[in-house]
Amino acid sequence: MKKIIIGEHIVKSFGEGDEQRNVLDGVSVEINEGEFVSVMGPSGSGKSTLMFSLSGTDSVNGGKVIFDDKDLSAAVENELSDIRRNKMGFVYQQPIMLKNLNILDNIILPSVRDNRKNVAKISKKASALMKKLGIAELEKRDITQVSGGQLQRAGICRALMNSPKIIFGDEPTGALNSKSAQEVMDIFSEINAEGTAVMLVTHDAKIAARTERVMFMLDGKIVSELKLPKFDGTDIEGRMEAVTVKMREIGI
Ligand SMILES: Nc1ncnc2c1ncn2[C@@H]1O[C@H](COP(=O)(O)OP(=O)(O)OP(=O)(O)O)[C@@H](O)[C@H]1O
Repeated sequence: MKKIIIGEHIVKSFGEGDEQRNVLDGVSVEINEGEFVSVMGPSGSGKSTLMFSLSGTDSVNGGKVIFDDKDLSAAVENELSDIRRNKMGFVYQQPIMLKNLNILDNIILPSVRDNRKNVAKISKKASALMKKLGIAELEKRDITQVSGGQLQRAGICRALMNSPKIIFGDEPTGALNSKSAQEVMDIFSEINAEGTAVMLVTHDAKIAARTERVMFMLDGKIVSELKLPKFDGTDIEGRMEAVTVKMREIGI
């Protein structure tokens, strides 16, 4: 299986001099193409920093990150932003969208900015994605006229516009009620089934239980992993139990 990401002995520190602290303390991690993984761990253990380092959003202080055969640690900012734009998708707890644009225009904005000539084609793709994610009727709505779950679906549409190889989700269901959260997870499962790798950071065992590999972080290190079969819609209780047993074992 080809690796989409190889992180080797990643060190990331913040602060200067005596204040300097390793937030990632020699983390090695590999993610396969098309894999669905999650990262759990206490607040401050370094989960988001790991995601930012693996996506080249943050530079690292030691070790290296290979993304799709390219050494990100040796790439210049232009190359990094090209890779992030064309091969990665990002979903956050709440999508950052502009109030003066409707949902469709928010979704197409990053793509149109890169390619002003192809607005019609880009809009068509966005409409198709909105339909697929069940929000086709919301194209012309303001961002204040939709629910949190619908807004998050729009955020996922935006992240999918360039057909990325991987979607990074930092607490993508953190602001949603449990029904909307599970619906958003259904979307991630569908995207993943079509071959896109997905990496989620989450505090929620029920979310992690839907992925096929859960990495557990503690104090800047991955201290354990749990492998699960690909989720087929069944036995969520058993999978959650496996995640919580592991959390208890590690003491998180
Ligand atoms: N830009 C920064 N400057 C200084 N310290 C930072 C910076 N970003 C993160 N940190 C620190 O690094 C540590 C890890 O942060 P990170 O956000 O990766 O943790 P996390 O596990 O994702 O936490 P949470 O679950 O609360 O989101 C924290 O102590 C945080 O304060």
